[in-house]
Amino acid sequence: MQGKKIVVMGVANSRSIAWGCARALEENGAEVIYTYQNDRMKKSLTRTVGEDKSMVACDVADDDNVTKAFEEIHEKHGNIDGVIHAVAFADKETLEGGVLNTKRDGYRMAQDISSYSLIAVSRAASRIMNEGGSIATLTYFGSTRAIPNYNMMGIAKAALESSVRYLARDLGPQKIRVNSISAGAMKTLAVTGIKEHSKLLQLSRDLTVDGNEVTLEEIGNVATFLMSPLSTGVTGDIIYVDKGVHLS
Ligand SMILES: NC(=O)c1ccc[n+]([C@@H]2O[C@H](COP(=O)([O-])OP(=O)(O)OC[C@H]3O[C@@H](n4cnc5c(N)ncnc54)[C@H](O)[C@@H]3O)[C@@H](O)[C@H]2O)c1
Repeated sequence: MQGKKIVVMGVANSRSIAWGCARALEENGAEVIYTYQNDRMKKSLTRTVGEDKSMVACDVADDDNVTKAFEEIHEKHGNIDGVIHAVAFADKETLEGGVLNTKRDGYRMAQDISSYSLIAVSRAASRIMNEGGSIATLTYFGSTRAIPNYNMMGIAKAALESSVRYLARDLGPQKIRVNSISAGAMKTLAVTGIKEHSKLLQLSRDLTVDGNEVTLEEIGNVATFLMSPLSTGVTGDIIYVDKGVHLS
């Protein structure tokens, strides 16, 4: 990954999946450019990655913000080679209320931040991306199954996975690939918003092939593979990195 510049979006703290991706990328020689949602997140990002890293503000809920962020990245670093999109959000009421009670605003916000943002980010990133570039997002098994309490996020992930396939078609002629990693459940800040999340984590652990949940390193290694030229034949795909939970 020497000489490759990869934008990593979504490091909130040392438990973040994005942090697992960033570490693996850096260990393999890539230069990582971090984005953060707001000033509060910048503080925890700095605590996690250190002050010497390149960081750019990017709130994916706002199109201008996304455009500006990638323009700033281009000014500071020139063209990039990849993006890891590890961003999602649904408000507590929407997540906890069950799908039947989902309100229009809650639906809109979850889809906007967790799914539409990949489209906005792909558009802005592809303008400054070298040929052979790669975009990867994070999804979860609740997109194709009705996992207890995953609720609205499952619907947003289904839209996200479909977006991956269509974006892969749109960006194919530019030789940019778009994929997703379907990660096993792990305790992160985002997961604590899910009702009875410890049950979800336990259920997931019980369904792995060896009783151990997937690690940040394992997800980071697959993200690095997807950013690397080793995966040039893979696009529009969902790669499960969940220790076999999806086999059940
Ligand atoms: N933790 C799991 O079990 C699991 C499993 C599969 C997939 N995922 C997915 O992995 C991705 C990363 O989540 P995580 O579990 O590492 O949690 P996390 O809380 O560490 O990361 C979520 C990130 O989303 C960012 N974010 C939210 N709204 C944003 C906005 N408007 N603009 C910019 N950034 C925003 C947050 O700042 C945070 O950094 C998410 O897409 C999540 O759905 C998580």
